[in-house]
Amino acid sequence: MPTGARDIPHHKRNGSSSIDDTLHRTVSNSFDLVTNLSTSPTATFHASPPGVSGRPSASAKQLKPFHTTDVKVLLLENVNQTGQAILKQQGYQVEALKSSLPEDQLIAKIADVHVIGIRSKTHLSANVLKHAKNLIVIGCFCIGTNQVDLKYAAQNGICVFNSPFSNSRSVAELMIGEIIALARQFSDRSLELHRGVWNKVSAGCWEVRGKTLGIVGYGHVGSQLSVLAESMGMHVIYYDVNNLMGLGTARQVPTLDDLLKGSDFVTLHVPELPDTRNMISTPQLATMRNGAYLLNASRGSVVDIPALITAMKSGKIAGAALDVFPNEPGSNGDGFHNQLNDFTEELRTLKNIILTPHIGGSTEEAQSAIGVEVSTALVNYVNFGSTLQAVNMPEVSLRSLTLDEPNHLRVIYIHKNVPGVLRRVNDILSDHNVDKQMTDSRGDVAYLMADISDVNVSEIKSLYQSLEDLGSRIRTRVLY
Ligand SMILES: NC(=O)C1=CN([C@@H]2O[C@H](COP(=O)(O)OP(=O)(O)OC[C@H]3O[C@@H](n4cnc5c(N)ncnc54)[C@H](O)[C@@H]3O)[C@@H](O)[C@H]2O)C=CC1
Ligand SMILES: O=C(O)C(=O)COP(=O)(O)O
Repeated sequence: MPTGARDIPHHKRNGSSSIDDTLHRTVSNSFDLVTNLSTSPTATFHASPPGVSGRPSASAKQLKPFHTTDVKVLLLENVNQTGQAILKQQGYQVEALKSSLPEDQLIAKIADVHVIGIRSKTHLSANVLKHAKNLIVIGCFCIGTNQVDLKYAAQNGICVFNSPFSNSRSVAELMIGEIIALARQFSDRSLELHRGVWNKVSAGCWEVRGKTLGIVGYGHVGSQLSVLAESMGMHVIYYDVNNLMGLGTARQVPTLDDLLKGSDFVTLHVPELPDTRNMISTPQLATMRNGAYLLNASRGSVVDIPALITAMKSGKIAGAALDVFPNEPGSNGDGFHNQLNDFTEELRTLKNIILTPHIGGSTEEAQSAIGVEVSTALVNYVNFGSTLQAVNMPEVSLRSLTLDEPNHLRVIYIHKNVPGVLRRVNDILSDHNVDKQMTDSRGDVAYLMADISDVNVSEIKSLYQSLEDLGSRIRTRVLY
């Protein structure tokens, strides 16, 4: 039995799914390595439970016990049960809410959590994050990370994870449905019949076969959509800031204008960036073909909605599908109707416009996969310091500690990327056996992970303090 295994609850030793197995194997191999989440210079340390690691137990004054059961997690926006279960299995204290929170409530709630999980509606600005004194990691249970101030987070030692593609297929399938629905004025006919009006028409209704789909942003969603559209006999062109290989016979065009001029349907799949704000406005709508269709499932800021309303009223644009909006409501209910934006009323009265409440990624398959992916990344970060797949930190990981490394300690040192830090850190570590070490930088932040052995429990506090005292320090964590 590995050291510490007697502390592992029975269900952790007998996980049934393969993902659980992997996670639990890792945890059980190093279960005596619990997390020190302390972030302040007066940090306290966790001593392994007496008799588990074989180390002497520490005095309560010197070392404050800190277990995975001390880890506080706040999940907002109805994170899927799969994700919640993984975090709860670790023993973390999980509070899960169905909606996002207004800023004042978010600030109050975020103050003492170590982990926060959000989706696209929760804005983790610098102003919010500066109140998050214990926060070490953010999980975006979605693709987009525009709602988080990634730079501020990195500079304050807060790692951010997302799920880069688990809902891409769901978005692409929704787009296919909407392309056909727009071409056939499907939503208008359905609404009419709901009101008892039989209105059988063919004027202005088209097959999609042989029509050209223009995809703006040929990433995970755009490229999936490309394959699906071609299989229905559509021609596909795409525009992307990067030079990307087209799938099937899809062809990249050099400019956005080329795409707009050449497409019957234009779909938007770019991230929210300064460059993509109002990417489709009056001049771009004017460049589109007469009677073309516009679909936006990226972010609300990408389309200038008043300009779209004007273009639709004039007949220039024959139909539109909007899944995303500026200032989306934070919870289900009549928030869209009550939105302060004047345009919602006008949008609701237009013909052949499909309005959906940001459901592109909202399928059982996508949410379940995202739950597993992001929660697993969070556990690997909290318990083992691994930043693999992080969106704002360098990717650093080491294999799990083994019994060959007696009295071991995993040191995580997040620091400013300035010259001379490694030498100073290694001076501090050099009293011990450094079994393995990895370091990498991303912009002005660097991440060092070192496994050291032959560490006496009485030395841990001073080792920690020495690292904290370096001027380059952003955050020190000691896992053991
Ligand atoms: N409606 C929904 O429920 C969902 C919305 N989304 C949104 O869709 C966006 C795209 O998702 P993915 O395809 O997974 O992202 P991705 O990162 O895989 O692809 C985005 C593509 O856009 C390109 N791009 C960036 N700036 C551009 C510009 N100015 N002009 C042209 N191309 C540009 C990139 O080079 C990249 O190829 C996400 O950032 C997110 O905001 C994603 C999933 C679900
Ligand atoms: O994955 C994304 O970026 C999305 O836009 C989906 O967001 P949601 O998880 O539905 O809030």
